[in-house]
Amino acid sequence: MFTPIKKVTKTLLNLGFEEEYGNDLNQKHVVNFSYLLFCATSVLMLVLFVPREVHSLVTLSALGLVIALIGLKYNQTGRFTQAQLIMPLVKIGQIGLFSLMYFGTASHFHWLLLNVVAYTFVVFRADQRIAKYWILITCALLFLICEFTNTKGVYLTVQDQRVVILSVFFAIAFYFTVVIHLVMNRLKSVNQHLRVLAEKDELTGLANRRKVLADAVNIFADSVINRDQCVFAIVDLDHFKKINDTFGHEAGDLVLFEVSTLMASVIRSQDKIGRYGGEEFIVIMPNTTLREAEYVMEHLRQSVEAMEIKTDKGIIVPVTISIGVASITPKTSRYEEILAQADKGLYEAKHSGRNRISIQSAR
Ligand SMILES: Nc1nc2c(ncn2[C@@H]2O[C@H](COP(=O)(O)OP(=O)(O)OP(=O)(O)O)[C@@H](O)[C@H]2O)c(=O)[nH]1
Repeated sequence: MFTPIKKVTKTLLNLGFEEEYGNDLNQKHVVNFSYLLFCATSVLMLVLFVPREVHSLVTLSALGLVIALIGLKYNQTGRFTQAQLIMPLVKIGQIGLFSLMYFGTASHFHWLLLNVVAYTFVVFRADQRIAKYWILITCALLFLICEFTNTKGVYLTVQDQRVVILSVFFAIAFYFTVVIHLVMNRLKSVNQHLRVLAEKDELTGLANRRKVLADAVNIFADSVINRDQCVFAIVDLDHFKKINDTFGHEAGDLVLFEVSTLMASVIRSQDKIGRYGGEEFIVIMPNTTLREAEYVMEHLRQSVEAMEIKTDKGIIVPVTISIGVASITPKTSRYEEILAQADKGLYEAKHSGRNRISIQSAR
């Protein structure tokens, strides 16, 4: 039921921003949200006071709406600092004016200054300390003035004042809920992003050594518990030093990237692949017999051999791989033992001429 509302809110909050992970994104969302709310409350005031023909309030509300739209535009066109600053300054002026002159301090309209305080804490960075303190001090002074003076509302009846108190209460609760939600969501997505970065190999886009070894531990443990077959393979590019030396390091990087992309597309969806180091990769095949693994690896070997990787000078780099394959046995107690077996297979594949597969465990 809430999905469409969530979607619209997300679109509105992200207006003008691409998916990015800059430090300011959370602040930008809060500024965007604050301006959207400012627009909504200005429209509400217009709806309330146009029929009552309170011309000065209508003018102020219309002015508020224009400023809110300008702020929104600033935020979305990259003039973030201006957008950041305009909001609290205008809000302080508006709350002071409405509270002291129009609604009367008994309406407790000035409690809305809490929104400005929350905004200031979330939106201003450490290097904007001075602006932040000035805004906080002004809010505190204005709040105290409103608390300790007793101005009468010009345009509100006692009944109206009660409505204002209730609206202020809900506005503050709503504002805090959304801002906390935005901050928490942001933390969650930044954490997720950092986790992806921490598990990814930058050059190839595959899982890095840490991640693929973590996968190896988990798949090995599951296979032992469920008495399933499981196969590990170590894949190594042949004569890669020669590729670097002949075509240059950049071409070497390109080969690593292209071969990695191809390998990720050739292995089955249940298999895991990661860069073990340099030009060496691990493939983990859960619920797989040695025969099935041999078939998948042979397909991989042939696919790499058939590749036509072109350098930026248009030269085709010939690439082949050697693969060591080993399977879990009833005697295997640690995943490192299968890796060592696969490594032994790789050694044999290299020494018997490269561009081949060597199977280590009995079938
Ligand atoms: N371009 C590039 N080269 C790398 C990278 N990581 C490791 N290398 C190079 O990979 C080469 C590996 O060389 P060797 O271990 O001698 O292996 P090889 O030349 O492939 O020989 P065999 O494995 O025996 O077929 C080294 O020259 C490394 O500098 C990388 O990220 N980019």
